[in-house]
Amino acid sequence: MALSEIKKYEQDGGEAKEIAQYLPWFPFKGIPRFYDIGGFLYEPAIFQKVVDIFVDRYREIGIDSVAGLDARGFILGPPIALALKKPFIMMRKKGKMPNTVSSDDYKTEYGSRSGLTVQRDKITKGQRVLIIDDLVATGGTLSSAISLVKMLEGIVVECACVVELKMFIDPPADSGLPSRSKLFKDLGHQDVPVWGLISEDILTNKASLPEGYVDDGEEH
Ligand SMILES: O=P(O)(O)OC[C@H]1O[C@H](OP(=O)(O)OP(=O)(O)O)[C@H](O)[C@@H]1O
Ligand SMILES: Nc1ncnc2[nH]cnc12
Repeated sequence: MALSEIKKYEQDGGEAKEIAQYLPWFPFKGIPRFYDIGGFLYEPAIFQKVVDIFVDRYREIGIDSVAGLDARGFILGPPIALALKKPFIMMRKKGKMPNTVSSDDYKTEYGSRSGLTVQRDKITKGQRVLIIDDLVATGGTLSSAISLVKMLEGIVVECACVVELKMFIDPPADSGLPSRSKLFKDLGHQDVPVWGLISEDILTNKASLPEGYVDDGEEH
């Protein structure tokens, strides 16, 4: 089955709305809305539902491996890879693994990172790789992951995320927001599909924070 034929699990559909209730946001790392997957990871039935949706989506389309992005893609990727009975590949931040290729430096919604890496023997020419992460915002992180697959002559079947922040896809020029579409185009990734189950439109669960809460998020 081709990706274009997959009709189930539309973005912000019924399942997405249920899961969104367990994905709180709060000010963190200097941004007003940090979306915390720790909410649904704590609920086994909801965590299972998330995994099942991704497994269902990719069971029929022929993938060779699942690549998860450091760090939150390391939580979601392995159960999906195991259910699909496919190898799991770590894409780690720099300096953590031997025998790697590295992407260029990249930016996220709230920070700068000095490259993602993958072990060079984990992807071979023509292999079809599914990239998994928790959330796509500016697309900086996904772009680096796509570059790694391309460096090793693999093919990215899709980048799949639980949350897709649509505000970054193609923001108005006067918004000051980085554009994911422009970044992908500049890097030659415009044909790589990105899919997110939940957008910010239905992420309405503002966390109730304790009195005196301070943003103690750190750059890493
Ligand atoms: O689309 P972008 O603007 O690149 O942002 C999305 C990325 O930012 C977060 O990762 P982070 O680098 O903060 O790593 P962490 O999972 O270790 O917190 C998130 O888990 C995504 O990987
Ligand atoms: N708004 C956000 N919430 C959680 N993780 C993120 N990574 C980049 N932007 C994010």
